[in-house]
Amino acid sequence: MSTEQTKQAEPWTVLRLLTWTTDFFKQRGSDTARLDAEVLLAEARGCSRVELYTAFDTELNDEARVAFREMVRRRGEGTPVAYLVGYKEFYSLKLRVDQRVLIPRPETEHLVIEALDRAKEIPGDEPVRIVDVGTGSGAIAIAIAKNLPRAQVTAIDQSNDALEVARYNVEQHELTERVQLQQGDLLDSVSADASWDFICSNPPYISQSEYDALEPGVREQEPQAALLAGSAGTEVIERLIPQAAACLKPGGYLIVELSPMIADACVELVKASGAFEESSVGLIKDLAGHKRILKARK
Ligand SMILES: C[S@@+](CC[C@H](N)C(=O)[O-])C[C@H]1O[C@@H](n2cnc3c(N)ncnc32)[C@H](O)[C@@H]1O
Repeated sequence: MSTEQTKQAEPWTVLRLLTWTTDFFKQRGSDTARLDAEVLLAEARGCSRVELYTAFDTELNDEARVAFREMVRRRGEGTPVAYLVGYKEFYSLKLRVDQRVLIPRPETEHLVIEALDRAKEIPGDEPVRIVDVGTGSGAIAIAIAKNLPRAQVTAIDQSNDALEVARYNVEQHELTERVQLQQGDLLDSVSADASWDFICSNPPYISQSEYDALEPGVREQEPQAALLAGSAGTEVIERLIPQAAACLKPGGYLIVELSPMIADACVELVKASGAFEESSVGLIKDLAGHKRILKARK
């Protein structure tokens, strides 16, 4: 028997599949090839990633092998792993995701941390009234509501498709009493009555040139309306600032995710609005050291 024939006769065990798939994803340019292979194989087998390590010599049944092969093919063509398995972890919460919503990013957890920290400044046990503008999968609204029992969150998106995904996630996390979903353009549908404690948002903030240069896995798979703000990148945040100023209570916070490219320009926009305490306007860096979150107190 030739070496090639011997190889083909070898059973497709978990370890062999992981090794082969990791190499395949590396050749396709994935920086997370081994992780991708493990997540997809665990999904196909209906087990956890850790369980793969005690099953290296196990062969897959036909159903799992077919499911795995299909996911590997689509991953090889650029579909993100989160869309293939249908969920993403955010702030230790499992959220359903599909092509209707942006896949929540770890950087956005800094926004949640900041909101939860600032909420500690509010005394008493009155509800803390929060808007999440551009909720997508519901990631920010759900993470805040789960970790702040007195939060009452209004989560807005202009996309009804995104709101359907958010609704599923809100129900899964049993938050229908405290997270209201509503369709709207930024804060147009929210009463501008200075009654809100927090306006939180991870809005579209990518400029056209940055968008054109995005890796295909993001540009071709994730919703354009979630990412692209306009030619400068500041367009959506610029509209949001005066609306937030009208909605927030005195002492309330605007907390917005942005890109390092537009961070300083957005600080200037907030200051120029004259609606926020100048000394409160600041930027928080993400783990990579990039200016990522803008905060301002009214
Ligand atoms: C960057 S995604 C953020 C999704 C989610 N909040 C997160 O952090 O993962 C931006 C979201 O804002 C929504 N969006 C874009 N423009 C909007 C607008 N003018 N009014 C309301 N929502 C908008 C998009 O549909 C998208 O779901």
